[in-house]
Amino acid sequence: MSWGYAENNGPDKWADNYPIANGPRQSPIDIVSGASSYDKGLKPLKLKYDPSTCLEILNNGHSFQVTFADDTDSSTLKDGPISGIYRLKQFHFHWGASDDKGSEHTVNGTKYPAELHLVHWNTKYANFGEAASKPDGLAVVGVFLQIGAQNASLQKIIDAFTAIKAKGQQTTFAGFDPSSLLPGCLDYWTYEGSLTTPPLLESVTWIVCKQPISLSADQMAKFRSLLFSAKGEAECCMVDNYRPPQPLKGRSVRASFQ
Ligand SMILES: CCCCCCc1ccc(S(N)(=O)=O)cc1
Ligand SMILES: [Zn+2]
Repeated sequence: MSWGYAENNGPDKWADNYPIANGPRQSPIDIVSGASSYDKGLKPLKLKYDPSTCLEILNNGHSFQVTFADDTDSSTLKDGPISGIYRLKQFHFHWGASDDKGSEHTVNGTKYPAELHLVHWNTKYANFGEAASKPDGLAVVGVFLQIGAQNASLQKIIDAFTAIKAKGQQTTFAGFDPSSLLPGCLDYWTYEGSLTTPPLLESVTWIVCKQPISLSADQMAKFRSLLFSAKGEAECCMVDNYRPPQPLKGRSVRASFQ
């Protein structure tokens, strides 16, 4: 049986097949703002995304993701806490069955209804898979979602949901600009962590934005209409696809802001 988020294959069971689940730099974490230290050496994030690199949107049975062409330096992340050039590979989300939960990172114990992850890999390595096995291989920008105003940019993604309702479905998705999903203020916390799903590799420099973006309650409800299950299987709503916070194990969390 493969991993998931149910009672029998969820986060509490992942260590059975992925012992790194109990490793020293696991993600997500609870960000205790008062315990984070301002680092004036941290640079502003430099995100440059080219909408023409946007390829497709797919339901992979754990979340939905939008994938990008990463054969050139057209869509990249630079500066911030990282050195070198990291290329955007994909973005995806995690969310809850109700608005009181769903994010992976929490802030002073507060859960947001959803969290966006923009996944980038270090171009000092040959490709994403190679980079995913290196301690400085990946950089993921996390953005919290809160219920509020309707989000026109997210609506373009939501409009594609009927085509990817079930696990394994995908469709072309062109010309989307991920910059349109970023908050106005790019203040962030950063720490060394891991992938938040199996294989839970400890290769991620996490960059979590302080300011959330908004979407309407109706838009959030549409996320919950996606399915973990494949066409023809008993329908299982794609909700609560988040891992809870993991032990900090002595790690420090730095802030780019005072
Ligand atoms: C060698 C294959 C590794 C595939 C890893 C795919 C993956 C990407 C990002 C995240 S997340 N939630 O930490 O952003 C989890 C998993
Ligand atoms: Zn994620």
